[in-house]
Amino acid sequence: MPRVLISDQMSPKAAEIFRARGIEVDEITGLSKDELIKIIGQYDGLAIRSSTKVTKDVLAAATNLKVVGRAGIGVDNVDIPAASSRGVVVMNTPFGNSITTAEHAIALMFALARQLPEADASTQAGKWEKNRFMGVEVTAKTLGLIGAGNIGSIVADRALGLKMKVIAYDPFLTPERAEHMGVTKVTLDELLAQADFISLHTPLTDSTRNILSRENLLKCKPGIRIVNCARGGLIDEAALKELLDSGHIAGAALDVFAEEPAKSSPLFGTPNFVSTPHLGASTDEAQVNVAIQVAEQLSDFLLTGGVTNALNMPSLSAEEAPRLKPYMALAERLGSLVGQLDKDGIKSVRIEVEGAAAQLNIKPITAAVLAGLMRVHSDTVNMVNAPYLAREREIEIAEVRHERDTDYNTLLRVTVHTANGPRTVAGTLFGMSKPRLTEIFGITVEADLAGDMLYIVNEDKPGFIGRLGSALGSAGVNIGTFHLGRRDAGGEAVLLLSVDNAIPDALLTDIRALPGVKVASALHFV
Ligand SMILES: NC(=O)C1=CN([C@@H]2O[C@H](COP(=O)(O)OP(=O)(O)OC[C@H]3O[C@@H](n4cnc5c(N)ncnc54)[C@H](O)[C@@H]3O)[C@@H](O)[C@H]2O)C=CC1
Ligand SMILES: O=C(O)C(=O)COP(=O)(O)O
Repeated sequence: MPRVLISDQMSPKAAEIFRARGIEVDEITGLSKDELIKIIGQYDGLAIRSSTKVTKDVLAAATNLKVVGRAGIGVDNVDIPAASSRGVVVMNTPFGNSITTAEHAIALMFALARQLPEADASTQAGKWEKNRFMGVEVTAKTLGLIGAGNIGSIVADRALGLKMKVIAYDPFLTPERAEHMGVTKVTLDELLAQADFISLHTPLTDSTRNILSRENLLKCKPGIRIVNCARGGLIDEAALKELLDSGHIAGAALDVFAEEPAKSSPLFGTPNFVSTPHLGASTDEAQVNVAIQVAEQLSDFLLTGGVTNALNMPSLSAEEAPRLKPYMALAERLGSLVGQLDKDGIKSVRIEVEGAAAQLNIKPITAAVLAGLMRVHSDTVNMVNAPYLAREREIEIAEVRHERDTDYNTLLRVTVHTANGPRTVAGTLFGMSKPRLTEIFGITVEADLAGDMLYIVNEDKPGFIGRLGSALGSAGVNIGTFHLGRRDAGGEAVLLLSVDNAIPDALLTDIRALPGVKVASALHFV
């Protein structure tokens, strides 16, 4: 039974779902890094929010971990490259808390416009300072969105409802989408010069870190009000403090900080500064949404291999997964067959699908071919990290769907270009479920690829099979199945034998010395 650790505060719905689906679950929150490292090795899955830092060290200790699920959107607390290279899938729940976070941004915008927290504190202190708290209207003001993805577009919708003008800086926003959203796409400099309010809605990446730098803050209109419900690190907090003090910035509201938890900050106590403790996603509705989604996604992955919302692997629905499973087994075996026979300088891999296979999601098939192909280099290669390794090694990948009739109901062909030239193998599924080789390096041969096998290329001459049988027999190796193919009579023949035990090196040397043998290799399939 798979085991999952929930290491951040999460709606009880998550644990309920894991248990209902037969997954053992522990909920242990507030772990230090060392405490997490000590126990993470016991778990197949890890469900987190933003507090748990899934670092390289944590992943190195996570020897059984297959999947990390983020109940929320931002995954800057997960070292995704390290997870990918360790073959760990990372998923998030990209929509479950977007409305809630957008609403928080709007709430903070109003808090700034009408100085609500300070007015509240003053009133409750019995001061009744009616003349101190003069606000501004948002109607007809310009809201500048930095980042106009899911949350940014909901904020835009709400702001348009409030009769604001909305401009957006987002290099990936198309003019059509901007028009559809009712916003004006602008450059960052235009946004800084025009906005009365700025709200940030980008992930924290190298391109967005410090996007509101001191220099950019100075480019803003005097009297600007800034809301950050995205990530600390997008704003230079020291410059923000200085410019709030100088009055250049009229107000700032931060839900997120460069260092969290932010238990102290030079900003605390600054007039017109409002803060909340990373509450953007904290509503009953959003937390139930993300808890249910993350638990379902992790359960699907651990129980069926279904992949949803993964950041480092192609998607594969829980319905698709069982249909694709035999194809992935076939793909992996075909990849492994080529990898075991020729792993010298792989330059490119071409994956072709025909018949029923042409109707399927090809990405997981490709990942499985690459995993099989490259596992010969390292046991730790799997479907998650294989495409990354291939990219690192600059292996070119081509995927081709053929809409044509074939001799088989379904066919998968893999051509690997190595330093020795192209190597093509093909296979089908018997009964749409059992992987079966149909072609190896241009020769038709039907065989199961399973367990220990012996691959031989020899001159097609009488007497060879007898000599081979004797060599195997006298070494005590029993033949399970025997498959034969040849290019043409008297030419080159291929033999694929399944054997009951692994072929010892000494026997392989003897077989290679038999007259007519060109190639003899021991193979193993899991
Ligand atoms: N405060 C909180 O509790 C929450 C914070 N968040 C944060 O909000 C962020 C945004 O979430 P979504 O809108 O769902 O993500 P999204 O991926 O839908 O949108 C992000 C947008 O940022 C844009 N972008 C990327 N690089 C950019 C750059 N250099 N300059 C300008 N725009 C850039 C992208 O093109 C995209 O449209 C998340 O990454 C997360 O960090 C999300 C949920 C809750
Ligand atoms: O979903 C996100 O990106 C968030 O920042 C929400 O964070 P949280 O789950 O509330 O710790």
